[in-house]
Amino acid sequence: MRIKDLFRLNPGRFVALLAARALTALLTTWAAFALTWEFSAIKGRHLQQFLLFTGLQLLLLLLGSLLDQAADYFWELHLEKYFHQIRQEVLAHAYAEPAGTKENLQSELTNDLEMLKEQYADSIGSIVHSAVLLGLVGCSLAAFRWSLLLLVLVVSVLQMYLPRVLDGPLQRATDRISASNRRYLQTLADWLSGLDTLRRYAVGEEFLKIVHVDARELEAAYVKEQKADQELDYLNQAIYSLGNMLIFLLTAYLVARGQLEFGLIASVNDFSLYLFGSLMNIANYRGQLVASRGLREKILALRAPLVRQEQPGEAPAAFATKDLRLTFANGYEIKYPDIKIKPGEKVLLTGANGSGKSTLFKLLMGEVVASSGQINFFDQDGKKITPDRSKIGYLPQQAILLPASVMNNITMFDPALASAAKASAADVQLTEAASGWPQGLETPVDLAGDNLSGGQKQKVVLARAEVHSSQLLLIDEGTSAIDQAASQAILHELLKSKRTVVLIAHNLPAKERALFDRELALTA
Ligand SMILES: Nc1ncnc2c1ncn2[C@@H]1O[C@H](COP(=O)(O)OP(=O)(O)OP(=O)(O)O)[C@@H](O)[C@H]1O
Repeated sequence: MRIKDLFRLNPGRFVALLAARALTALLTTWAAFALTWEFSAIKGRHLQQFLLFTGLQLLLLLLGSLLDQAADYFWELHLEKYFHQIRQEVLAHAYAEPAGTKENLQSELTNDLEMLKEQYADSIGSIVHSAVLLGLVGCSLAAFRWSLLLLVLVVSVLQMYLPRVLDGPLQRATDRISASNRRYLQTLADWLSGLDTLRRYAVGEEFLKIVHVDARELEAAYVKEQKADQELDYLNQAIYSLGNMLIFLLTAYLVARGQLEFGLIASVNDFSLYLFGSLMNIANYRGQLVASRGLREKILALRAPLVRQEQPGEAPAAFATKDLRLTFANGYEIKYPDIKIKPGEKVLLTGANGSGKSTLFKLLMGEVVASSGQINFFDQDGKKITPDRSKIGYLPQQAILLPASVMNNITMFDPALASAAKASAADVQLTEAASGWPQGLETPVDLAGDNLSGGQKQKVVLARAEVHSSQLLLIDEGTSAIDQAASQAILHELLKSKRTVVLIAHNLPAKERALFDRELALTA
């Protein structure tokens, strides 16, 4: 987020909005002036003048608040249009990034933008308002008496900086709350996840005892923070009262000596309040602008346009690995035997839990990069090729469906594949289930409501792979949730095609194992 982007979005509106903020500052200053005229009119016993100035003051105040409301509305409109643009750019970036992590994207698109709005965007208008108000009030006071401006400035600076001596203890008290809160929530989350087990073994007392300790710590942290908060409030109030009294005394003295208009006694309080308020706001909002820098840079990087790399290369039909090793960040290492899968071969990949079967597929898909060794891909004729990995049919352990119709989940939104999708649905034994759904294959997949069973989801993903006719299919436990009869029929269908199929499965019955050309067992 940058000011120049906010300007470019609609220069006229942006300038008009900032001008409106400046104008409200001018109206506020005039309204404070009106008070001087009102009091001077009363002193001179000019009732008509008094009423006129009071009416004028009311009008200025009403106009100011009306302008403020309108500016708030159009500022929101301006920002929402800008955020819409950012969201689209962040999503386009995420889509084009080949292996970027997407876990935080939702938060970046919602919470982070909301934080940016509060910390950065809203601060811009407020800074303009406060700066103009500061300038106007400063000039007005200087025009009355330099000594008055000087005193108001000194008092304002004292009001701003003296309470900072308590900043440290207050910050520490707040940090303590946040740490205790985190601990308490973590303890609750850890224990509540096992609530059923606790009930089963009737150990409620232990649970309450442990949670009680963290809750007491949180309670103490809140009380301590309240004490620091009160001390700060008291100091603030004392400095504020003392400062105002000094300003009032100086004004009264100058009025008594005939150097200031009588009515100023009434407005000077407003002026000093505005000056102090503006100085305070500028410091606060500036702090927010600075604090949001990291967030702004992060969002900027996420928006940077990326061109989706169309993978050069051809559809692989076979592969071979050599000296393949992978070391994870935690030091755990998987060392693979050299594997050679020929075009059209049907291979059952087995091995104990953790032997690296799923990871082998991720290496083949480029989702994980090997620490050493090679993977070579070949076409149907056994010729070495540069692979286009998007042409590999990969079915991970968890069937990934989108919140669209079952049909679209199979065709992946290509209407030309609709009739092939129906045939594939039959091959994966989905037709019978689909006939019971309200709209057949056009029934929407309800991700939250889970309207498809685990096995049905796997069938949809299998049909998707079949329709998109990849020459190489990597299936990671793709039939684990499907009943035995259907799974047998699907495997038959799958294995009679010309494609190369590598399927990870545990405990496959001997009859189904026999359908494969060979079994490749990995050892941990
Ligand atoms: N990101 C990671 N960081 C550290 N270790 C990992 C990571 N991913 C996988 N592993 C480890 O690598 C090993 C192989 O995991 P993988 O999921 O490939 O096994 P698998 O053979 O598919 O097992 P299963 O049959 O249980 O699905 C496991 O010991 C696992 O703990």
